[in-house]
Amino acid sequence: MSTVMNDETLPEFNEIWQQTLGWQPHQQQQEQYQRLYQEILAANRQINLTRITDPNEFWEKHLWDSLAGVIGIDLVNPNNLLQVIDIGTGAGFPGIPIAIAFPNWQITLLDSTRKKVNFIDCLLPILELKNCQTLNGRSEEIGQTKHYRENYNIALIRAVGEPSICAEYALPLLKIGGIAILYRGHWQEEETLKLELALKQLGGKMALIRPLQTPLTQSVRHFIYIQKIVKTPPQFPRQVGIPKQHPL
Ligand SMILES: C[S@@+](CC[C@H](N)C(=O)[O-])C[C@H]1O[C@@H](n2cnc3c(N)ncnc32)[C@H](O)[C@@H]1O
Repeated sequence: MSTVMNDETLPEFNEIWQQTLGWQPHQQQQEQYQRLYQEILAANRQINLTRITDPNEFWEKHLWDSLAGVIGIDLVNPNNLLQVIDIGTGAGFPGIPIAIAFPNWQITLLDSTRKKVNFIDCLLPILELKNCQTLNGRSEEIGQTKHYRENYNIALIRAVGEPSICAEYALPLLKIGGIAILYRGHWQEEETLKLELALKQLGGKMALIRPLQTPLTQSVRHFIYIQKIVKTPPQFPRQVGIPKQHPL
């Protein structure tokens, strides 16, 4: 059966996947990405999930960008069985594209907004994604809950706040040796210095700063990898709202 191309059809861009990340989705994964796109477009008519709706933009900003944070770096071995948390996942980014790519990772999709979590709860069975679970709550509270604290190998965090706020949300949730991945746009040397001061208090160290250019629009991206080296002191994360009001 031939595929009808319309404005709800995602490009496959297999060559670009290969050239930039040395990876490409197989047929079933392509279908899951296509379905994800359609479900988000449909739900976006009812609730505000994303302003990115153009197929090429969706591919670059939601799919490629999500995967670019975890593919091709020695710090993350895709073959390992990993416990992953996506903090402030929104409509499921970067967690859902990563869960589709790596079915042996267990991914918790955390967001404080109930209606976004409800959307993802409906989406997961449609995508037949069995390696994801949702969690509705504030990372400040989740990070102080025994069941979740120090439970994860990887914490993903995109478009949630300043780097030191992201670090305060992410580090308490990681096991020692675990990696927090901050998805950022432009990145200045001063941000590294400021983040390093916060990391001293949180038990982490900068492991890698990886600059990348997006393949379609040549936009600047930086992926910041933080390794947890010692336990995070129990006072972190601070109470709800405090990390944002008074960043470390
Ligand atoms: C700008 S959206 C980014 C969504 C997604 N990560 C992305 O890149 O498309 C920020 C999301 O973080 C969530 N959020 C903000 N602060 C949070 C917190 N302290 N704990 C959990 N979720 C939070 C919001 O509800 C929102 O869905």
